Amino acid sequence: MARKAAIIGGGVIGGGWAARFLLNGWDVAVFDPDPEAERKISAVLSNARLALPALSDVPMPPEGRLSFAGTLGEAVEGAEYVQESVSERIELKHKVYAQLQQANPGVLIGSSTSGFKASDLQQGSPAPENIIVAHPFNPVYLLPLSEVSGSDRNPPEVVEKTVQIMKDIGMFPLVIRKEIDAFLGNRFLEAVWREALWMLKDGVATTEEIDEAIRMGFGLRWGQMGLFETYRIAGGEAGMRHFMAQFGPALKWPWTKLMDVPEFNEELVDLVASQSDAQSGQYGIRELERIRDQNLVGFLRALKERNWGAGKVLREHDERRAAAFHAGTDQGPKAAPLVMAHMQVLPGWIDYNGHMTESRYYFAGSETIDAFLRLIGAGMDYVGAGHSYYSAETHIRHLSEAKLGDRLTGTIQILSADEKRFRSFVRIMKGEECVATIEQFYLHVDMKAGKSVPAAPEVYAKLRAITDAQAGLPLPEGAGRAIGQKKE
Ligand SMILES: NC(=O)C1=CN([C@@H]2O[C@H](COP(=O)(O)OP(=O)(O)OC[C@H]3O[C@@H](n4cnc5c(N)ncnc54)[C@H](O)[C@@H]3O)[C@@H](O)[C@H]2O)C=CC1
Ligand SMILES: C[N+](C)(C)CC(=O)CC(=O)[O-]
Repeated sequence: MARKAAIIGGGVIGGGWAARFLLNGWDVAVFDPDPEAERKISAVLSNARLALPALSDVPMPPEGRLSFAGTLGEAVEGAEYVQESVSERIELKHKVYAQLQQANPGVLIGSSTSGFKASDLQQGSPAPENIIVAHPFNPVYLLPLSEVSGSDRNPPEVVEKTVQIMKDIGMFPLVIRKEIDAFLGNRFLEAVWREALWMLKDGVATTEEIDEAIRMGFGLRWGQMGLFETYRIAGGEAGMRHFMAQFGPALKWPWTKLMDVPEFNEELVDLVASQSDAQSGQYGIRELERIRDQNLVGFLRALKERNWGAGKVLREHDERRAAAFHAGTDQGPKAAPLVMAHMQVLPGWIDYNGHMTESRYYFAGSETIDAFLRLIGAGMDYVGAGHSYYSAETHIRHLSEAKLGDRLTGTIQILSADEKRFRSFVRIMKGEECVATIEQFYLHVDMKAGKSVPAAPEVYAKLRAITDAQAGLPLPEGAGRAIGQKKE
């Protein structure tokens, strides 16, 4: 049965949480008295469906069930976790917690608050230990950070449970060591925001120029290395010490107006809003969200390729889900093609013809073979010890189309094998339909010597057992075929 989360407050952030939980397979009940909440959440969800699956290289679980509750009590009934995302007013948050804890006394409540400390949120609660901060960043369905911040009234199990739930939905929970207003991320953002407002008010720069200063330069750096690693490199070969020696004195120079806040009045709001309209008013908000999401997906995928920063979080989430996905699959030797891989056609796999691009058929074949090699004991540990299987020849037949979102299965039949070689026949299936076949010839290689050698006996024994079990299967239609063009 799917796990259930209650999302209380379905605005910008509640909508993002709802999308993240749903797309990670949780059922979600939303409570928000705003009659527009359902429409707004479905708009966020449509954008999230285009973006989040594009980060995953394993099939997404079946989407959870979304419901809109008529009361707060109905939303929290049977929920394992509540993410509170109501407006940033402490008295409203207190009122909501009182109702939630009355309806479901033991439930764990994570708050999206941008700045209230857990001890502020817990005031007046009969069960303060179950209220904790889980502060996300917009868009919640793409950015992994969730700042988890408790008070001394939260036992370690509550912090640990919150951390685990965040991981389960693919987030990066960062536990904050000490209670502090606005946690880590918003302290930085507030500093940058104040400086920007000053520069605008003083006529130093426009909203557009300030954004260019960020996105053409240090904003790009921060997304992949943060502040300290970036500055370490800026110190040259001598690293951080040299950087500090060179730029330390700037702390005493008039480089910041941080302690001084521009007066918040109508004039300031008009200045910012009118320049922002001139800069970006040609786009609707949902359109801007889609542009932002596509940029983030590209950026996050680049990080994922390098297993770096937020990309490492994505990979780890894939690994956990792949393990759950494959658990229980029967992969013992039998007289049938073995089901080795499950995939879903992602947005980045689609070409200009509107269907799965040809290189992804090869990829689907590789995923199937890699899973098979792991099964026979020739996975990454084996490669690390200096041996591997190399593909020597490949023949792909494209039999049918795969479209965005299609779920594909890769099966393998071993046509022949000996100590040094095997010939495999992979079928990429869309349900009962075969969309492609990939026939390959593999050589077992000593990677250091750079030549073909017999496989380790335990690896070959597993390969042999599967080959023998499948020996009675008919030769697949298309096996051994060359490319043929009929004469006109
Ligand atoms: N907007 C942002 O960039 C971020 C906001 N946050 C935090 O997330 C929380 C929500 O902020 P947003 O989504 O931006 O605000 P929002 O104004 O978009 O949404 C707040 C929602 O709460 C609903 N609401 C009001 N009273 C309610 C009640 N009694 N029960 C249920 N729902 C109720 C409103 O109808 C509204 O839909 C705040 O605590 C905010 O500090 C956190 C990270 C980023
Ligand atoms: C502006 N803000 C304080 C609501 C920002 C956040 O809390 C995090 C974010 O997404 O920028």
